Amino acid sequence: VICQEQSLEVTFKRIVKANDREYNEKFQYADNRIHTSKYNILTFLPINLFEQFQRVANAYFLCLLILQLIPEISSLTWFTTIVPLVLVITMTAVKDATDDYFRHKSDNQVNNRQSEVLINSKLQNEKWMNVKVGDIIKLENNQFVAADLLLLSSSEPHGLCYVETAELDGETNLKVRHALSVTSELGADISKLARFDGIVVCEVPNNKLDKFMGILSWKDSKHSLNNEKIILRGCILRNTSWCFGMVIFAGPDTKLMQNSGKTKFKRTSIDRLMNTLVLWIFGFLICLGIILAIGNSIWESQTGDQFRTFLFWNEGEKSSVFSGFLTFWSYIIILNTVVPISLYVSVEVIRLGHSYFINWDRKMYYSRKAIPAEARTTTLNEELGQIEYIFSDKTGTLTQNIMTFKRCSINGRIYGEVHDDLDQKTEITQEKEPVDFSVKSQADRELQFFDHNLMESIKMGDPKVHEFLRLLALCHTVMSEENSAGELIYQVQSPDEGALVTAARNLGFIFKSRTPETITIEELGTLVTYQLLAFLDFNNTRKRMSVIVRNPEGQIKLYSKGADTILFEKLHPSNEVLLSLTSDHLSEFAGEGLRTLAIAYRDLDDKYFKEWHKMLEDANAATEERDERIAGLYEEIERDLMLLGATAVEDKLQEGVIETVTSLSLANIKIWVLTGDKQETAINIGYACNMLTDDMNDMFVIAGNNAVEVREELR
Ligand SMILES: Nc1ncnc2c1ncn2[C@@H]1O[C@H](COP(=O)(O)OP(=O)(O)OP(=O)(O)O)[C@@H](O)[C@H]1O
Ligand SMILES: [Mg+2]
Repeated sequence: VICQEQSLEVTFKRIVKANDREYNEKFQYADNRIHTSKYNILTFLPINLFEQFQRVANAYFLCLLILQLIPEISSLTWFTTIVPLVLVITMTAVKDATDDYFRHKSDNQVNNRQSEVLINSKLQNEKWMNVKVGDIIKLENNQFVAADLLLLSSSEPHGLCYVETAELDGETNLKVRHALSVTSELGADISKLARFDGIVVCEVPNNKLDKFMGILSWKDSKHSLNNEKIILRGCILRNTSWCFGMVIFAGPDTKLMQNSGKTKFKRTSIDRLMNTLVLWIFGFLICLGIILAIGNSIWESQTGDQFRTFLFWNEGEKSSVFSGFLTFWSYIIILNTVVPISLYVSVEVIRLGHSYFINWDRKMYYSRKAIPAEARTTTLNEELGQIEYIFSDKTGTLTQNIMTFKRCSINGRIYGEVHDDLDQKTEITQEKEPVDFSVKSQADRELQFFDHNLMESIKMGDPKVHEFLRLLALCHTVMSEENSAGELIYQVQSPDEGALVTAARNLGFIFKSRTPETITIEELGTLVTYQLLAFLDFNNTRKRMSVIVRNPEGQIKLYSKGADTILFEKLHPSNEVLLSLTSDHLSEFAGEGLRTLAIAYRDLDDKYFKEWHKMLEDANAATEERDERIAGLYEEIERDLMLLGATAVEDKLQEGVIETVTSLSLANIKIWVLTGDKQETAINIGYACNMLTDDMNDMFVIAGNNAVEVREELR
């Protein structure tokens, strides 16, 4: 209903008008205040007591206490039970209260952080908690982002800005966000920003960090919004002196908060064992009570009568059955010590002690960064000794995530191998002389390359080699910057791409700069600007990325790089011979554990491209099945490719990985590693780090694309 009123024919649920608090308030969107604390002063006692008595031990003591209060069956005074119980309860309550007090404090600290908000056409300092959906706020370099924002403009050219997302996804490399070109023109002009009255219609709050769909309507035109235009709460602005953004989700609606679910109370297997044992013992106690009560009844009815003259029955206690009933409860109290309820407390104390031993362990101290081991929880530590499986990531965990360009295969010829005088492949040794890139003052000094043939082919002007390097310089997501000394610095989002662009740079194809519409590279000394017509981005199902550019001669080219398994299926049939050569090379590279990518291009004609581009624009503006339609169009243009060759990049193993893996497998721990790499590469890394060994002779590959196929193959 709301959407129709706005005459926006969409199914999205959230409408935000920039700079219009009154309008946005109608929808009662959450504001930017957060609450992570559980209690407040008034409700603390009842809620905390309720929680505490859910614990078996406390509930058990409470039952005993109630029994003690009944004079007919009590054998001890009630305070022998109440004193320890109250002690335990108060101690836990104090601990919970202090924990929560710190949560309150940190909430307050976050809620009271300052940010600059555009209110009444002026930039005003406002607390985070008072920021509302639809507000425009200004961020400065190295500041935390206060809410989920739509990026409007920034200090960098073309409305770019860099963010660090370590708090959200743990990745430390910077990510780039682009503002729409229509909004980036607003710049830092406060009066223009205050007059900005765009309307964003978008999805409802959700916890997907890498997806956003929405539409901005402004000045009678509509612009589609995606994840690229959004900066999330929890990110830090980097390398950007300022930027302006409009709040789309605030406080509990932000993706960061949507992701922090309730922490579950975790139980270890010892806890579970203890619980069953205690239940059995409790059952035993009840049986004991019943037997003794029956005994009492029998004795009372047969012999008890004779003692009545000096052991009077109490008032109301007239039958032997009733006497048995009371005796049952008395015995429950008297024999309560058979239930090892104090075991729970002892185990807690032991765990606390363990956690100190973990913190003090010198063998787990990383001296280079002065980081000791830290037991973050005291409830799970015995579980450490019972680990059966380890799930690990490959890149960055087993390996260093520092990529260096090693080899390439161009047009069926391998470059990067070193041959001795007899033309045999040899190891690269100290005596070998690396290729001298230093003729080019702009080269990256760290990269070494030992094959002089490649430089020769470049100098000879081999067109395929040139095209290959041009592709490496054009088809990527790297950003360039000049530092104060005038050196070219690359900002990379993926280290693989960094390695490839750096290699091209050292070999004379220097990526210089990019704008949303152009890419400028220096080709062997001459500056060439390519028009960027389309950018077909990478994702892990596509496993490839492409750019479509128009070169100064006016030809349109599609340059593509990606996983060989995918790219080889998209080649033009005329590539057959080159394909088989390149596959051999790829297997060779992968056999050495190198990460490989296949490289291909396609010449496009103007008319075909125009038609395709029109369809892409339509798909982009669509609100339904947008992703599917775009994926289909990408599929459509990325075919009939001409193969150029392949690249091989090395990512070394981290220090100590081999020893660690070996000791883990000695302890019979099974290790699972996740990777998107080529299968051969992954297997090779597996051998290199001792995860796979030669005596595992029946290795088998399961290659299914969905649960059913995998189950089928596992049979
Ligand atoms: N920037 C890129 N451009 C083109 N293709 C790429 C790019 N990055 C990766 N690929 C290809 O896509 C495949 C899957 O990559 P993805 O990044 O999803 O793997 P991953 O899970 O990160 O694996 P790993 O942990 O080994 O890096 C890779 O094997 C590679 O062939
Ligand atoms: Mg990757």
